[in-house]
Amino acid sequence: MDEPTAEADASSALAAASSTAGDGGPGAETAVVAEGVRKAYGDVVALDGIDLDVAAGEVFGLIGPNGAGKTTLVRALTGTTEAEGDLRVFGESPRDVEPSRIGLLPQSFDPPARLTARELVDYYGGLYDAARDTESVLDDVGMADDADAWYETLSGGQKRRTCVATAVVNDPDLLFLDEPTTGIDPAGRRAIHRLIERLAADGTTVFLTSHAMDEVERLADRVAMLRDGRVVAGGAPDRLIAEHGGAPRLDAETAEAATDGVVERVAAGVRDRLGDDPTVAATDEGIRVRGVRPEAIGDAVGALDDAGVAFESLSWSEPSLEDVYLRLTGEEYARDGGDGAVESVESAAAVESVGPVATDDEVGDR
Ligand SMILES: Nc1ncnc2c1ncn2[C@@H]1O[C@H](COP(=O)(O)OP(=O)(O)OP(=O)(O)O)[C@@H](O)[C@H]1O
Repeated sequence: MDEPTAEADASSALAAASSTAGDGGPGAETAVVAEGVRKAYGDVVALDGIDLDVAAGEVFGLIGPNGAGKTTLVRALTGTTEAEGDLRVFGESPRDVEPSRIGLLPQSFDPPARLTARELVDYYGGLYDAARDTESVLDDVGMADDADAWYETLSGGQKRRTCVATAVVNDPDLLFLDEPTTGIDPAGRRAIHRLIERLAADGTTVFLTSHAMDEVERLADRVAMLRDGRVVAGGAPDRLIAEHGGAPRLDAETAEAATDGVVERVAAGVRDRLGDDPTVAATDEGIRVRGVRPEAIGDAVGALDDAGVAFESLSWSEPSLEDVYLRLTGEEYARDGGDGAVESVESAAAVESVGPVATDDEVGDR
């Protein structure tokens, strides 16, 4: 019997989880289905066989490095670019869906500059038979006080907030947000997050693309991670973190880069105190000890002290979606604490053979 492929695993993970996400369950409407979606620009393959589905009412996060294909997928799903394969939105081809059901905040959006924020929201609302009240939409994105300024005079973050307002003014059933909080200050980000949570609570399906992993971890019911136009991992953030986030870590920031000798001394001290499980690695900022539970922090610090490491700060953290991202994109590198040999914890090549660390229904390569 053939082994199940990792591709099938990633697809089934996304499919299985969607049936229980949001307002899902048997009979729930599916908002988005993509099967075998492919798109090439000349020799550049932007999408290389995407399979995913999004349940109505779900917040679905799409993550991946620059150039992974996220914007191309959003454009294909909103009918703003053609792609091969099967794409359905509320059961229809993207270009046939009733426009009032869809909200779109593209990655790049240049509305008329000589209109005020209020006039812009009014204008976009006027394109629909029914639209939300302009003032409440401006309030939702934190633009009520700056609503009379011309768009061209707004700051980058204020412009982005205004663009978010134009995307939600028609009270869409399905909202595509391609990097909604880029350039927005922390207060503005919180306002956008609250808006997304409120919309989701009211049943709006949200398809969120973002490089802010904390944002996706907080908001998304499920996540798909793209790399080179393929889904390389998918599932609920908690499960992805449990599978791929690694162990909790203690980071000691040092003034000077840690040498191999220092790392080896710390590793030996950690081994003596805490056994073989924790790993020690040099990082750009200093030294990282992975696998340290809160109650063992004192022992790890003892190992750092004994090795003569003068650290400027210490921080301990649980694994997060950012760790998953860094590991699966091959952007996290570490040194083996045992023999000091430099190795990649999860190199880009390892993503191609993600099978050994994948569960049957969570993750796979494609
Ligand atoms: N109009 C286009 N013409 C040619 N190539 C394109 C075009 N749009 C995208 N590409 C290429 O397709 C690939 C995927 O691009 P895409 O914009 O979808 O990635 P992304 O994941 O959204 O990246 P980012 O995180 O930087 O926004 C990239 O190699 C990009 O250069």
